[in-house]
Amino acid sequence: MSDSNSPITSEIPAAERDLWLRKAQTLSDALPYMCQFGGKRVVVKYGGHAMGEEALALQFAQDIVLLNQVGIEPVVVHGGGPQIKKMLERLKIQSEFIDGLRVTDKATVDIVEMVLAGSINAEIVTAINRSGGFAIGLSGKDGNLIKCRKLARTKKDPDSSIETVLDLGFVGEPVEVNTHILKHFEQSDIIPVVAPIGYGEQGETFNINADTAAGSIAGALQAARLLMLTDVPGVLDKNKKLIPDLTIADARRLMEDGTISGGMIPKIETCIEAVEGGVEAAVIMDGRMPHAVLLELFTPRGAGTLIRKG
Ligand SMILES: Nc1ncnc2c1ncn2[C@@H]1O[C@H](COP(=O)(O)OP(=O)(O)O)[C@@H](O)[C@H]1O
Ligand SMILES: CC(=O)N[C@@H](CCC(=O)OP(=O)(O)O)C(=O)O
Repeated sequence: MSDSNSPITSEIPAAERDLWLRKAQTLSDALPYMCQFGGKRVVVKYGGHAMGEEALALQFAQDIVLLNQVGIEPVVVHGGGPQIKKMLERLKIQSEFIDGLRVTDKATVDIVEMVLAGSINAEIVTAINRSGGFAIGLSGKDGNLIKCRKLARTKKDPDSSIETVLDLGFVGEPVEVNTHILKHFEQSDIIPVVAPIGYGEQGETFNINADTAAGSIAGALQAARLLMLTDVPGVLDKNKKLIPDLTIADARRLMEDGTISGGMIPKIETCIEAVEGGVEAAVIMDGRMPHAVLLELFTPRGAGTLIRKG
């Protein structure tokens, strides 16, 4: 393959030629993975913390376009927690969290929808389109994509065992994902970018945790992968070392012994639910790493923690 005496390569300085050949080899090495995922659906959850500087956001967008170009069906579901926080602070609206979920009153849900379905969604769509793709922005209201009911949470008092119902306001729990609109874009160059906003029976607007929304969409699409882009390398063990693979049973054990805590718990629960619901595997990975999505899908080592059934 690397005939250094060929008329094309003999003219080129050796270092440059080796670099070209390495690039060509990298592309060639990706071929089996492109064949593996070609025609399959990959849902990418792009978290608010993973949306770093502009250069990184453009790189993410290019990676998504590349997936589409090689025949994979990517669906981007984005978050925006830090961006909502900033806007609420600017408007002097207080916000509190229960179990990692934002308590969402009417004024807050209007802001959440504006930030998620408005500015962030448009930014991601623009980045993908600047990278040569054809992205289309949707919220869970479009095409009846995500029907919700009000999320019911209870809290048990450890002393009295009395359960109290917590009111999180307009926080939605997906009850039905209608994939009609997403399937409509398959086998085309159109890339759906979904904001985690849902609709209710009475026409209400619901704020959905973005991990939950991505998991529900991945399950409904029976995706080959659910990629959760966050701001840690993946699931870390007690010594802060990355765990590359987990079965559902392993993940449950790590939650029980406290290795997995805080914001990682709902993430893992979403992955478990998605995998139990028919998604081949879910991956928790660092979205701030350049080309994280390509590394995960097109290299033998992958990029983060891969969770599969057993
Ligand atoms: N075992 C673990 N491995 C990695 N992260 C963990 C673990 N246990 C708890 N965490 C916490 O989970 C956080 C990721 O969840 P979260 O902040 O909700 O992410 P996002 O905002 O991207 O949805 C990490 O920043 C880390 O503090
Ligand atoms: C109910 C609920 O908490 N909704 C989230 C939606 C955004 C989100 O989940 O964004 P990240 O993925 O960036 O955290 C919120 O209001 O912050």
